[in-house]
Amino acid sequence: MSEGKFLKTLAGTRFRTPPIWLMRQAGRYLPEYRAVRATTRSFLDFCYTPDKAVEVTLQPVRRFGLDAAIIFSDILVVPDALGQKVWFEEGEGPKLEALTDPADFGKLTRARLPEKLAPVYEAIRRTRAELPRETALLGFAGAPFTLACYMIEGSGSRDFAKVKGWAYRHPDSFGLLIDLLVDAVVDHLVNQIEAGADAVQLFDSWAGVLPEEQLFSWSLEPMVRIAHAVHARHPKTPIIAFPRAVGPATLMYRRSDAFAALSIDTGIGAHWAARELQPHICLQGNLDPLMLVAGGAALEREATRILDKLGHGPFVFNLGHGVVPQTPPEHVAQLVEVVRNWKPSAS
Ligand SMILES: Cc1c2[nH]c(c1CCC(=O)O)Cc1[nH]c(c(CCC(=O)O)c1C)Cc1[nH]c(c(CCC(=O)O)c1C)Cc1[nH]c(c(C)c1CCC(=O)O)C2
Repeated sequence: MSEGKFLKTLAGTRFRTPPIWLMRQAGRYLPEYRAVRATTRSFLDFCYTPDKAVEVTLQPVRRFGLDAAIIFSDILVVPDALGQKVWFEEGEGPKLEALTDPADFGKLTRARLPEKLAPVYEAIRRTRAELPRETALLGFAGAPFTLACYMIEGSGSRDFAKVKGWAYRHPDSFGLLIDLLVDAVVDHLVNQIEAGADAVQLFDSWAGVLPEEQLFSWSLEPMVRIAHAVHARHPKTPIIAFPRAVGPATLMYRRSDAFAALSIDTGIGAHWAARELQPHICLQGNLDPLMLVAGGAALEREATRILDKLGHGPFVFNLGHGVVPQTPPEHVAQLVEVVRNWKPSAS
């Protein structure tokens, strides 16, 4: 069990400077990641090889001394474990054998999830044993709506026409898929916590494509149900929600009965967030990943601006979305230094 700055911040303790970790901190921008990645062709096989998953999870912590590690895996291991065909094409991102008919749901089952995802839990067990005590280990899952997007579109999408067509025309049948995903995500998060994850994050990367009413039904409500079910088993484990690109509707997610923190994307103004969200809930975010690519004075100025607005309240420094492959690793080291050397003003 980690007792460091990250977990204490989520529990309400304030430090002179906030803890920092970065979404997608393990990845192609690191030469040591590319070296391990090159030893396995299939990305899912790579995720399911504990030795390799442990190694790449630890790499950014070793290099930058971050306050948290996130287990190396992917949100699409859940559809894979439910029995849907998932593969990754070089340079094209994820592909799935798309669900085209409600009858397709019948083929999906949670029965084999624990054995199928056992390598992920094994990697968590081993990573926790190797990490310094003060470094937290995060587990994660995709939120049901984002998983449903990939499962129905069969890949990433520009317009989400298939998933929206289904959800708007046949909300009852879409609800059954969401219910199945709520249960599968609860299983996966509980298993990760029992393997040693200190906290978990729910990624709703595509929440921002939904109108308000559907955002409530298909994003917020399933995430709250997941949080309550996980807390019924593990009441003390913090859950971070990341409803990406939902703008002012982020107000709906400041639910401290469910989430320990809200991860905010770059589109959320830090000033607004400090006033409207932070008095209710710990925030995490929200540096533009492209600022990390730019580096130098621009990076220092923008990171300091975010710290000046949000660093006085409960806050975890992070990006607004994941680290991109073209990021120079030295800029991550620079960012960690800027955050650790930040001087809070008296206000
Ligand atoms: C939507 C989503 C996915 N995966 C994830 C999300 C939610 C966050 C977000 O919005 O980005 C989450 C994810 N994916 C990965 C992690 C590992 C942990 C970490 O953050 O360091 C995490 C937390 C590894 C990965 N997952 C993937 C890679 C790159 C593949 C490789 O290294 O060969 C990594 C490091 C593949 C992946 N996986 C996914 C996509 C769209 C892609 C292709 C895009 C790309 O290539 O960058 C689905």
